[in-house]
Amino acid sequence: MAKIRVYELARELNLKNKALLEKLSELDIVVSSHMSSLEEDAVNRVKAHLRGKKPGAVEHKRIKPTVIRRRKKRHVEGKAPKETEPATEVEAPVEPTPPVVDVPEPVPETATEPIEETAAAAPPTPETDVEAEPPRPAAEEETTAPAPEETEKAAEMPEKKEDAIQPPAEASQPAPAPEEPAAEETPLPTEADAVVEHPAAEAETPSPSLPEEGDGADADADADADSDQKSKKKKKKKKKKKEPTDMPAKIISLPPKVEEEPSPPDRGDDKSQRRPAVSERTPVTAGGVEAKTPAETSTSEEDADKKKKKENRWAKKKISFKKKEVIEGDALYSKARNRKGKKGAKAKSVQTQKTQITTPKAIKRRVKIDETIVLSDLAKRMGIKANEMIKKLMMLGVMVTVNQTIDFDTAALVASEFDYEVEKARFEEDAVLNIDSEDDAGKQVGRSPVVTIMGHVDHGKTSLLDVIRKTRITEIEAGGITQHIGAYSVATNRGQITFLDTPGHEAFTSMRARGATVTDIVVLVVAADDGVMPQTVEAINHSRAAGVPIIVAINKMDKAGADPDRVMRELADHGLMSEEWGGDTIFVKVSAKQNQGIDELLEMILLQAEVLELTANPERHARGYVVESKLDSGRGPVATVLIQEGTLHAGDPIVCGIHHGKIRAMLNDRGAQVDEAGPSMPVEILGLSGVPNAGDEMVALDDDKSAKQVSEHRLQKHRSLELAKTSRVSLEKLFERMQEGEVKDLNIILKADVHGSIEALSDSLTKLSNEEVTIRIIHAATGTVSESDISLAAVSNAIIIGFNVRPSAKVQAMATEEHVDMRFYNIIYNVIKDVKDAIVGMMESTFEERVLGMAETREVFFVPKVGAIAGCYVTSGSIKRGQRIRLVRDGVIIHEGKISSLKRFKDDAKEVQSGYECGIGIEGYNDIKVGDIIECYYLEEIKPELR
Ligand SMILES: Nc1nc2c(ncn2[C@@H]2O[C@H](COP(=O)(O)OP(=O)(O)OP(=O)(O)O)[C@@H](O)[C@H]2O)c(=O)[nH]1
Repeated sequence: MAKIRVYELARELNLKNKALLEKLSELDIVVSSHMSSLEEDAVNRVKAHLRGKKPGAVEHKRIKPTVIRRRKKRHVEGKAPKETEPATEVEAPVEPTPPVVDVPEPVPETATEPIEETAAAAPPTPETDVEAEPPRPAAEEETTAPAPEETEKAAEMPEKKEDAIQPPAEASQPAPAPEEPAAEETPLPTEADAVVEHPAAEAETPSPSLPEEGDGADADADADADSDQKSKKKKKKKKKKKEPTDMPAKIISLPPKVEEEPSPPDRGDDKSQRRPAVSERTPVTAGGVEAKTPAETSTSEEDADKKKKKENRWAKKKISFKKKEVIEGDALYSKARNRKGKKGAKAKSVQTQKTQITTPKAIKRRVKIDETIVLSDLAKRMGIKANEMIKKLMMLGVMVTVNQTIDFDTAALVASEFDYEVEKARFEEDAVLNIDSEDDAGKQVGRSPVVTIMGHVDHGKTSLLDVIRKTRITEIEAGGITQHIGAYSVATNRGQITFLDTPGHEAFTSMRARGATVTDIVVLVVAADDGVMPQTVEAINHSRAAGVPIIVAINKMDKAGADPDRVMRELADHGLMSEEWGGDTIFVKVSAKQNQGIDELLEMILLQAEVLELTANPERHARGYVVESKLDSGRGPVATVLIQEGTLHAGDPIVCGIHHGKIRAMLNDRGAQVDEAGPSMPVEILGLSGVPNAGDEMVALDDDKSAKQVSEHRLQKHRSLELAKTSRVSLEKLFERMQEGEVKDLNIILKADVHGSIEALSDSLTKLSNEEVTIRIIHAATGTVSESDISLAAVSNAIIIGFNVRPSAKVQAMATEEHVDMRFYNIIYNVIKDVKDAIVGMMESTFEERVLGMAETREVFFVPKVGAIAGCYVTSGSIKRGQRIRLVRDGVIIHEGKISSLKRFKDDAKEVQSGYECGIGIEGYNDIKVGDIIECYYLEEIKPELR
């Protein structure tokens, strides 16, 4: 055994250092201080001494640095001298004589306090029976020892328990059987706990052992040997006393006291008034306080009061918690709705923020649209995000932006993807226009025929009409070609005939076709000296397609080479058999120049009209077609209208295409103002809101409002269609274009004096499109070139073609500034010629290879910093510096490149002819070998030609 210091021994023996030092001095063991070391024999002597004097000393065992387990070793004989062991009440009855008896405490082994209590209560008699029993080994104690925490608690508990529960009477009670104390003590801990929780009860309860337990234990050997340990205990005690309210849970667990007690009369405060309510809620735990002493009861009353208050607080808290729970979630909204004033409004606003996506009813999933609709508009009407719709359309292969227009079919397709139906919303235009509602029965009267003159170029159409009208229109036409449709009324002896003068040029095919639709009879002019020509055949076809009867006028009969039979023969080949030859087609031989056969022609026309029984109701609202329109600088939009039905009056509200207006003035074909125009009468009308297109229908209405309504609807539709035209680019088309490569477009803006010219020019120009160049008329309108046209041309890289119009100085300056190509013409042929040239210029040239000559490598030189030089002999043609070469080895092309250097001896040469030697350097290539053939060639540019 090693040396041990005094203080360590003191601790081991549970003695104070001072006491041990005194003992040591008694035993004549010299030590200087508590830090001095003791030899083993000295220690044994001390222990023997102490054992002899105090054999029942407490056994100390340090379990943890802060916990020491103390077990009393009781001795059977002799009684514990109280005066020697006042430190702990538990030790009071312990006999100072060995051996130690542990047997009477079988049950409380789990905790130290029952052992001690039992020991305290145990009478000396039974102890004698177990005297022979050996002391419990330390190991056993350790094994049966509670957990460190419990031990720690146990170390503290005895003092409190005994403070609280050991009244003086209890000590005098007869000792129970060894088992009984355990049984009796079982309920005690709870009660003790309960009392311990209340410092008041603790204070009031008389505790005989308190004085012994106090600081007066300094002299006792079994008192706290370690002062630190004691101070810690004290601190803990104080702490416990200070914070009784920190354990509300335990207080709540003891409601019986509260419930059992009636509210004391001396406590009439508000809080005590609430007691019954609270106590009612906790009746279960009654009965636990009967055994309590009056002191305990009084303390428990106070405690109960406090508990009540706490319970009230808890109750309030619970209520508040409940309230919080109630106003959560959906209940919040339902509750908020019931509230009035601000809160309700606030809650309502909160509710509105919570958007819920709902599926509309089937009836509401039906959208009415026109022919076309802007995507954003459709999305809005369906309540779907435009982006979603665009995505869906992309998946369907339609590329469209939010502001673009989609047609009805596309709209129906995309709407079906979102479970919507699309219906065509028909604006009841017909109902507004009243076209079919008017009763024509009995009001039909005969009307004059509308005749269109058709024929090949220069066969004399205008001349013939001129003769008929007795005017000379040909003289004022630029270039001698009729540029637009004219409508003229001719009065004959047998009635009026209306003539539409349609030019015979190919460019006016579409206009002729339009003319035929409003035509009753076609007069086909064929020059007697020229016979049937391509446009003649085309005119026949158009007439037939329209179901219009044809009267053939064989013109230029005065000419020497006139051969009417040939014309008749050729026409018979095209299905027009003359009456002379047994057919049903009327042939009239005329001479416009000499005014021959004109009357007969007019007679035949009227005869044909009679056969057709042309009638119309002049009493209804006027309806007709625009045959010509223009923007007159002085009069505004002017339209030549051929009335087909009804009578048009000055001042009538009308709709004409997308425009509307009120007839401000009406002029007949000779420029005279008229107040009304009946069926088959051509008139120029003024007062429209814009220039209508040739072929547009004109309808007179009852009021301006209806006219405006129809016009606006048509305008909207027109815009949508225009947008749809540009926006309908599908993925497939895009892919096609990508595969095709770059598509060149020649954008043209057409401005002309009259609409007819625009149509003719558009038709001719677009026909010039070929595989490489596409002609696009991006804008065409009547009137002069405006500033907006320049802007449009600038942004779309277009050229402007003006026909029979001139720009203002301002527009000219703007065009120069914007570098816009602006050209003006008055002859269609020139326009077409220029555009053809432009197309040719835009078409890519092709290149053809032309071989210049060949040279054979006979030697290879390597020049520093230059590379390989082929010493060659030019075998054919010539070799030119800077030209392209092809290096051929054994018939295989090894390299293609350019000549970097060409020398004759040491001089640079531009060209080396055949039969001469030269040195050839190839750009970026050195792997030249003897025997290689150098083929020199160039690429010749082949300019494109428009076929
Ligand atoms: N000898 C002779 N010449 C005629 C006759 N009719 C027309 N011409 C001439 O033929 C030429 C063409 O006449 P137009 O009336 O301009 O022919 P068009 O069919 O109107 O021609 P486009 O307007 O270009 O379609 C003119 O030089 C006329 O003088 C005729 O009966 N006899």
